[in-house]
Amino acid sequence: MAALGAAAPGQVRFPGRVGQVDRGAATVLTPDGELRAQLGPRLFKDGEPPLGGAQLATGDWVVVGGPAPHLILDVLPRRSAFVRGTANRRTESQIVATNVDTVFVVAALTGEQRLRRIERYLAVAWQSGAQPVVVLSKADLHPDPAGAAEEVERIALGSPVHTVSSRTGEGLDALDRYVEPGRTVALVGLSGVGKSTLTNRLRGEEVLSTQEVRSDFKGRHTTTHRELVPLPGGGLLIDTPGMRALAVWDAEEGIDKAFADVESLTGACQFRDCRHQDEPGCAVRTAVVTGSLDADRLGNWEKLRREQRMLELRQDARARSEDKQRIRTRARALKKRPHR
Ligand SMILES: Nc1nc2c(ncn2[C@@H]2O[C@H](COP(=O)(O)OP(=O)(O)OP(=O)(O)O)[C@@H](O)[C@H]2O)c(=O)[nH]1
Ligand SMILES: [Zn+2]
Repeated sequence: MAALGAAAPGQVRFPGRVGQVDRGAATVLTPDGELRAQLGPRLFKDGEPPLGGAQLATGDWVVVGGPAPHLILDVLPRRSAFVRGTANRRTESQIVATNVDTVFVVAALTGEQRLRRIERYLAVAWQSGAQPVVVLSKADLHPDPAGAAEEVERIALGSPVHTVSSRTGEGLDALDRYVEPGRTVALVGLSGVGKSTLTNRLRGEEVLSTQEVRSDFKGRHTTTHRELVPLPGGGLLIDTPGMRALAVWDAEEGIDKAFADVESLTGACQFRDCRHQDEPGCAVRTAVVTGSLDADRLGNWEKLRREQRMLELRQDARARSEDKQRIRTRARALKKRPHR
């Protein structure tokens, strides 16, 4: 931080972690508690480091200048970032959480299509740069959690897999190591898998029934919501609406990592441009036939890659139409020029 230059007399600089981000300001968690800070001039510069034109996000480490009114002077490089498409055009992205160490990929043991959903979320998790940990929830409702976990381990390719029950408390101790001081966790998973209930457990709150503490029509907690939640073990939990609604979006490398087994098979195909359909000498198809690769897993890999290609095409189309728009605007401006 010395590189930031000497502070003006009477000014102090200290580190903080961004919680909620609003337009032009943010809540920052500092060693002395939470405060509000305005975005400093440096953060408004488009397309330049440290933000590369992107907005400040929950989880960012920042340098705050004070005393009040506090200013966010700088943002430290991000170790990991979760990105999602914005609702409108599906070609724009938004950073929803940064500097997450561990991401709990939560899936209910009662859920259908469990393996395929976990594969999807593992791709998102790997893409972010955070370490994924699979948390199989609602173990109390499953006759054989250990057996189910083994099945998941085969597709998790080395990522830890835990079975827990927020109702009975079973298995929760094993999650402690991920929320030690200085570590940040976040949860992803479909609605209803038990993320809120697990979050309450991690916060050390007794969970009676999630329904009982909910009262608004959406079923959300009505207690004041925090994006950055300090946990009793010393770690931090990032809990934002953006994280909750996370879906696969621009995750090419994440898909490669989540399907490293399939990816390595493709290297053994006879043809370099093998589409793994009916080409001779296809190592991927052979693996399915011999039973070393599950056909559903392969199907999911193909599906995710198709989605990725569609997204890239849409992004290209958007870039082209923006170019066209620029040319048109310029042409119009030229036409309007008075003749001499
Ligand atoms: N039996 C059992 N039920 C659970 C467990 N964890 C959560 N539930 C129930 O599952 C339902 C959904 O749990 P939530 O914690 O609200 O799920 P969520 O993932 O936060 O859902 P969204 O907020 O919609 O994303 C609630 O009725 C919980 O009481 C568990 O370990 N065992
Ligand atoms: Zn092939």
